[in-house]
Amino acid sequence: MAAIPEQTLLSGYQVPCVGLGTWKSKPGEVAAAVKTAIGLGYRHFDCALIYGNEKEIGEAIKDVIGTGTVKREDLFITTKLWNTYHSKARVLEGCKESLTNLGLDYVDLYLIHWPMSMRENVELIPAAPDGRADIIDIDFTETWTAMQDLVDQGMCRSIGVSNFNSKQIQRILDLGLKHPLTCNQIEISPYNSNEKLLQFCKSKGISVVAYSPLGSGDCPWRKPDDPKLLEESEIVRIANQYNKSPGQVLLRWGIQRGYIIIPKSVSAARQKQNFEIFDFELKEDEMKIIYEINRNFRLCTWTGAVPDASHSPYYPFHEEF
Ligand SMILES: NC(=O)C1=CN([C@@H]2O[C@H](COP(=O)(O)OP(=O)(O)OC[C@H]3O[C@@H](n4cnc5c(N)ncnc54)[C@H](OP(=O)(O)O)[C@@H]3O)[C@@H](O)[C@H]2O)C=CC1
Ligand SMILES: O=C1CO[C@H](CO)[C@@H](O)[C@@H]1O
Repeated sequence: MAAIPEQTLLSGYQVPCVGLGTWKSKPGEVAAAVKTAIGLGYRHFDCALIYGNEKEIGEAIKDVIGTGTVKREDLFITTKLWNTYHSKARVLEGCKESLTNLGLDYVDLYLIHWPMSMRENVELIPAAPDGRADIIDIDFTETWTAMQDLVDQGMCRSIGVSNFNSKQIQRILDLGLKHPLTCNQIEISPYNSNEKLLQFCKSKGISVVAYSPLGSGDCPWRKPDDPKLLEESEIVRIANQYNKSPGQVLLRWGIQRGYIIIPKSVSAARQKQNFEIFDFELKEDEMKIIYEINRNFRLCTWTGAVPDASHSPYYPFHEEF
């Protein structure tokens, strides 16, 4: 079996290839989920200011560190700068807010959550009078420059982006970087294989982190007739062959493609499953069959059920990749 390392390097730091997603993990359940995950061996946690649960996650981490089970340096914690914090002063504010919530001196990775900027100092998802998102024109290169200062100040060990297309990444690279752009966190599942962007990032030495790798069954803006990845017949068939669950096949497909995955679960049994994907290997023809499920389907689009943000000059999904 080809060895897939359980850890990979991200800007010189070891990062576990399977992290725990925390979006939609409610205050009241997320602390238990984080503690259970650490007990199962998870050391990588994906957070964001917008998820509204950083405080509980921080308390759970503090408790576990207090028991001596893990040390801070054993953990890889990511969080993200929200769209209403893109101006220079607000970048510092946003990072401080997340660090306070998490009770940490630094995060391992800090990401610009989206390239679009939204009106500052109002709601987190501000709507304009026409009902669309209240977009403002702060160029993400300004935001990036301020992100670099956070590394200098020791508030984050590495910085990156999320939901950026290849041209947007190239614009940042063309600035000449003081600190590397280590990561692009993007939606990847067999429904949206994102092959071209994945290859582009790899060619630039940028790690890719896949969000919604299981198809985000609990995504709040999923429509009733949206396809259900975990029920795809080929996924179920392959899973049965290996005596694995459909979720494990989806995640294994991801790590065999060479990126980091951050499945979310608040269930101990499913967290355990999602971690047990290093003891089987999908054959080339099975990888291909799964590729063929691709239909360029995204859930996080900023269109439809959420205030539309596709009029932003920095909206990433007008480009092919
Ligand atoms: N940068 C960005 O813009 C975004 C980042 N993210 C990040 O990525 C993470 C993961 O993506 P997310 O959208 O949550 O979706 P996922 O694809 O991780 O799916 C989560 C859903 O799958 C269920 N589930 C978990 N494991 C299994 C399993 N083995 N079998 C069957 N069902 C399972 C969960 O339920 P249960 O909890 O009950 O187990 C939940 O309903 C987020 O939590 C967040 O941290 C997500 C979206 C956007
Ligand atoms: O990470 C994510 C999940 O939640 C956000 C909104 O509530 C999304 O915009 C974002 O991409």
